[in-house]
Amino acid sequence: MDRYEKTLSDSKVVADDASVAAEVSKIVEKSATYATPDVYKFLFSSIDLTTLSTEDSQESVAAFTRRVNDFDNDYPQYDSVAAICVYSNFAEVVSSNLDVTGVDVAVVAGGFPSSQTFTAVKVADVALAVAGGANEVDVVMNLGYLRDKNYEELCDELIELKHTAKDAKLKVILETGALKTAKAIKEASILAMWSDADFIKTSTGKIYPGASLEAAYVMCECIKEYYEQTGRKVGFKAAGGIRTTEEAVHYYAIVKEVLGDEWLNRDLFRIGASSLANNLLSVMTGEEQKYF
Ligand SMILES: O=C[C@H](O)COP(=O)(O)O
Repeated sequence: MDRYEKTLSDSKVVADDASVAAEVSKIVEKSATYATPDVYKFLFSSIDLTTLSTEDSQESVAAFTRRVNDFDNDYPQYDSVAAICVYSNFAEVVSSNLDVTGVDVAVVAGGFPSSQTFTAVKVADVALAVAGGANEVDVVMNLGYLRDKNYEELCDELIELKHTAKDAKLKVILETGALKTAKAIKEASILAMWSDADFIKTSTGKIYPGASLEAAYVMCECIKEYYEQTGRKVGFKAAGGIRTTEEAVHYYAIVKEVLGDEWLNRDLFRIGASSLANNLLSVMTGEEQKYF
């Protein structure tokens, strides 16, 4: 048994699908109590405002970034989004147009969204994005290695990407919709964290299904166990298909119930979304918004 197999077999996180579904139902039942104005504002400030379109361009990404600058002037009463998230080749466009402090420059990199390319290409992509101003880098775990139980190579690659990202946060995407079972999601979560991930993230938004509450529950349980073992707090990012305020509150409830208030800040909790911000802003302002 190698060291990663031992780490996986030592975990006490419950990962049978029926138990996970039952725990999630209990949390969802009480989640309406969290649907308050303060929670909506917090959720808005936890968004990685995302554009990942084949048609993104220098001009469109610059305009997307300027909208975040405008928001700061138009809505000084609200905290802005946590980050702008774009393809790696646009890191410099965002960083050179962003005037707001406290909003991070996030990119998806490293063979996104499949992770099917050479490690050297992934490393170069991450390095170029960081040189362009990215301070957060979202990469997809190599699920081929996971499938073959090739844990050493899987982890070595992620460790190299974190080393390349330097001080930039590394968010490791598990693509939980492809993993399907709680057991596989648990394994991917643990391996990502032992590979120095700063965050573990559910999905790319490029396959169906995207994020699920069940995946979020398992991931948060793994984060909790890892914290108890190491004292290091790893963040949680829900992403992929999250559009409604109700869905966002459900993810908030999972994090609150499993990890507690210590995780409810933008350093440890994010929602990556291309279509959630306007819905939250509509609830916050009491009128329909198409701001972003
Ligand atoms: O990382 C963020 C996701 O790609 C966003 O997915 P979405 O477009 O389904 O909201």
